[in-house]
Amino acid sequence: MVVLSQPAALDHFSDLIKTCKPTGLFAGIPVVDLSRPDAKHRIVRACEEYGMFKVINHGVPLDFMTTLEAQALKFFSLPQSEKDKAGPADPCGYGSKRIGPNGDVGWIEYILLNTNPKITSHKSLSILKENPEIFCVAVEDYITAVKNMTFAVLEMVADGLGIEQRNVLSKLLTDEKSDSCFRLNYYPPCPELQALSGRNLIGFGEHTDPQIVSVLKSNNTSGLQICLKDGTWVTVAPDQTAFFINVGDCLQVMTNGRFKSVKHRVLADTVSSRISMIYFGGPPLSEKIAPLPSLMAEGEESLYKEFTWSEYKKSAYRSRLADYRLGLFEKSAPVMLSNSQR
Ligand SMILES: C=C1C[C@]23C[C@@]1(O)CC[C@H]2[C@@]12CC[C@H](O)[C@@](C)(C(=O)O1)[C@H]2[C@@H]3C(=O)O
Ligand SMILES: O=C(O)CCC(=O)C(=O)O
Ligand SMILES: [Fe+2]
Repeated sequence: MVVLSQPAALDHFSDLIKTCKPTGLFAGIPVVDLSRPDAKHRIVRACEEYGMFKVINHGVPLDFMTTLEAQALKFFSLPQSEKDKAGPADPCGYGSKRIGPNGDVGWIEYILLNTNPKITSHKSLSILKENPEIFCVAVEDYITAVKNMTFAVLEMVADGLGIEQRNVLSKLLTDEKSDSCFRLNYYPPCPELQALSGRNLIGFGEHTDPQIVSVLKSNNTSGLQICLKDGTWVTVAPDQTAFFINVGDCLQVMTNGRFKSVKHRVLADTVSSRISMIYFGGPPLSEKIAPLPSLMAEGEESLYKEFTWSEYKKSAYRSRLADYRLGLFEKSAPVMLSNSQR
């Protein structure tokens, strides 16, 4: 019998060490060129098949992307005692290892921010000693551009679904009360992982995002994996100039299950750090989340009980990362299973 001893650095993190089937880089994620006339149809097909797609020709200035990444790296390179001044995440603020309020952990550091009405000087952004305002401006510029791109994508979704009111989805995010947030994730490299050949270190455990859509950009380090319809996990090839757009739980409900929110996770790397920035587009807290009437066939019934975003968000914050949160709101199965039990 081979006994694999665990490196001391990982002593407190044995929950994060998993054996995940090795996967090559997956070439199947649909790529949508937003400047092409068929973009709306490709987006709808991708949301049905994968719950995720990659967008190029998105119009977000590359300069906004690289500036924010550089600022974020500067923040995550600060001494721990400095970064801790911006924490703990409750849920917003700086967090390290702990994700959410219910005991989830990951090989990760992050900053979580509310994006509405405006990111003024959030404490995490004011930590950078020289020129904290540069960090704030970088976040503002980036989010403004990403939001505009997201609004356009959601209009294409509505159009592609044949809905007359093109802003039926985007208006939930353009609303000044939209409950959206923004996350900068940093996954430090973990050289000790090399000693654990064949095993992986979980950076961010498997989950679906609760909102309408999430818009992710990362550096060139891989690690993001998605779960396909047949249950296999595949690694998404990183592309630092593109965005990956995920279907969230609310969009699954609004399409009465036609789109599925994508299950995803992040594995840490032995040598390269991964940095990602994600805009989570959520509706106003009081918004009722239900299938869009124009998408329902005659006699079709909602698969879900009616709920507001506020109710769903509260319920999400009582759940663990891997829980199947929509289970509590399905008409047929009133239980909360973990995603892997589905
Ligand atoms: C464990 C948790 C972290 C999370 C809130 C939750 O209780 C369950 C959902 C998690 C998630 C996943 C997507 C986003 O990263 C996030 C900000 C969100 O809206 O839901 C996180 C939450 C978090 O980290 O606070
Ligand atoms: O960091 C990533 O690439 C994905 C993280 C994620 O899924 C999240 O923050 O919800
Ligand atoms: Fe996520």
